[in-house]
Amino acid sequence: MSRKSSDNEYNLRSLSNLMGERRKKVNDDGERSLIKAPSSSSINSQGSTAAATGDLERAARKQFQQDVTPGFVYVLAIFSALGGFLFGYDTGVVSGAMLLLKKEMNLSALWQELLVSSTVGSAAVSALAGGALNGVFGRRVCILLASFIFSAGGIVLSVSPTKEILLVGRVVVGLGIGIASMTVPVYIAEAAPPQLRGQLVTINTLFITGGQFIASVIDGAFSYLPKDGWRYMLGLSVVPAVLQFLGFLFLPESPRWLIQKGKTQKARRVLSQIRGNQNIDEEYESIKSSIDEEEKEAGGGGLVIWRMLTYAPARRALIVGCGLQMFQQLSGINTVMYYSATILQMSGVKDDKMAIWLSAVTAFTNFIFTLFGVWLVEKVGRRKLTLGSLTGTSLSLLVLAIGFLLSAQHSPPVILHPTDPSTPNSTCSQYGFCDSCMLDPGCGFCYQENSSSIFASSCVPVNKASTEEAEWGRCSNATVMKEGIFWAYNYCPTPYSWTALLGLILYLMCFAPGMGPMPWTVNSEIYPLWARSTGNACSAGVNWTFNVLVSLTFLHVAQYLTYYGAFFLYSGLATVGFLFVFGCLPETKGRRLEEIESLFENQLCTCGASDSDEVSQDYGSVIHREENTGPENEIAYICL
Ligand SMILES: O[C@H]1[C@H](O)[C@@H](O)[C@H](O)[C@@H](O)[C@H]1O
Repeated sequence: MSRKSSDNEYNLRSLSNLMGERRKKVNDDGERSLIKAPSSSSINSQGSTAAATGDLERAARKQFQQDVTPGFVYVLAIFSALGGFLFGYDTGVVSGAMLLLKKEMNLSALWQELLVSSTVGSAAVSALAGGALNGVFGRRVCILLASFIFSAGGIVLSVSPTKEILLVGRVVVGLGIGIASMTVPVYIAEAAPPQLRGQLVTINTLFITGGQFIASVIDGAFSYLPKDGWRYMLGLSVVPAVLQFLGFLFLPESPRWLIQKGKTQKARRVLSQIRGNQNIDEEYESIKSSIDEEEKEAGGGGLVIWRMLTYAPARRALIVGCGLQMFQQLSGINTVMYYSATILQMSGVKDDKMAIWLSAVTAFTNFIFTLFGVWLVEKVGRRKLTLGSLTGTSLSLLVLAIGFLLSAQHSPPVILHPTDPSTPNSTCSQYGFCDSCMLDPGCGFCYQENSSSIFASSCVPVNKASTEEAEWGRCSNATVMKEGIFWAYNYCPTPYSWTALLGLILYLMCFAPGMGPMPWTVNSEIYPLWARSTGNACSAGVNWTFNVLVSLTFLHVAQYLTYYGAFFLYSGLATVGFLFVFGCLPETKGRRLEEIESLFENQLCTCGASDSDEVSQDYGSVIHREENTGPENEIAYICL
């Protein structure tokens, strides 16, 4: 045997022993045995063996994770994430349902807007209220409440005889979404072991985007029903809601919440149930002493939000958490999710059904790429994932903007300028190009097309009862549209429609693994326990408020700034988001929840990358940071 291979074998054996010892220590002492990490010089001296031992280390780590992670925590995460699924389903399903509803119930534009945004608006209110509910009744009761509300809302929606009752149903469903959106990530984070926390919380966002995707498929499928298709679309959410309710009757309360409420015996029982047959003494003691410590540091009584604002680390965490949620929405995700069919039409996709199915493709892209987020979050960490995602998001928004700019520059001219006495005040006939005609909600572009060119085009008023036809003339219902005559409402025929589809797909590929899930994941872990419910309530409230703002203003912003202007704006906002994250978001990967507060002890915007980055990459296992250990405040890394 050559010297090199025998060296390697020796190293493999010693590593395997080391991992074996670590495992043994875990089994003897409980999950969080503390072992000092090697210094960086010893890391370097072992560097040459790193490649050879990489596989073994990975295998040992995997084995180790299996040892310390009983399946129960996955069951718990999946049942909780059904709340995310309902969040995604109920926000996603409405666009397809609206296409049918507006015809069957003869809804005005105002009613359509009300039915879409009432859910998001009531989610904002209930997310804020969810903070107090979580603090008083606990995570489990809040999730049970949310699934009960989802079921009730689904039933109201599916049997609704009038638009007013529909509105009530949409508000009720929103109340459920708000509570679920702030509770589920916290519950999962509090139950998960540190090395899996990011992944398990990110699964919740995977379920959100999964819900949006399933909703778009259900929309597509039921859009072929001649009547009442919307009742199935809106009502089907009852199934996962009832499933979650039943599941949670058997799932436990968060052990951290129980400790905080002084229910220590119960907390111990729950912790051992979640951790399987491991010894939980050390984890229990450490959570308990950190909670007592935190409470002392932040000062006892008073309103939690006030204590947060006056206690610097909690205040900084709140700024980071709310900022992340704000930039998530300002990057324009929901203009893309709620309006993808419209955006595709605006970019020139003619057929209605085609646009619905293409928007299912965009929802699918969002879902699949969130899966990458689940995979990457514990590998590259929250910070790098968010920064990478924001860079791509901002660039792909530029692609979208440039696509729309090209379409606008090559917008076909309006050739005919007919007028009709039935619409004397219409401004439509004044427009010289399709682009400006399309931006006026009262007008549409009517044109003739042969294989190579557009001719005999006009800009005419839209039929107020149905945007699918003109008020009068060649493109109205009155005259049967002849072969080769087209009605374009909200879009212009253009050879550049592919750039919009490309931009949308690129955008979702970049947004979904990072900016989609990370704001939820990071928020579930950055607050100390006494501030966790309130912190998550505030940041979820910010998310929903900006969601309403951005999605409600999108069509108006597009009208004032044009579509390319709107996407340039979102791209700029994503860039500002990048700077914010670069300056303010520390890495939380691998740390216990109770240690994360220390990351916010520094001045905000100087925290930058985490001290643990290097070590956590080299050792990949759980890294802990001990508080000041030496006279020079040197930081000691401790890993399992
Ligand atoms: O994280 C989610 C996800 O990215 C969804 O696709 C989006 O609709 C939500 O607004 C967002 O909070």
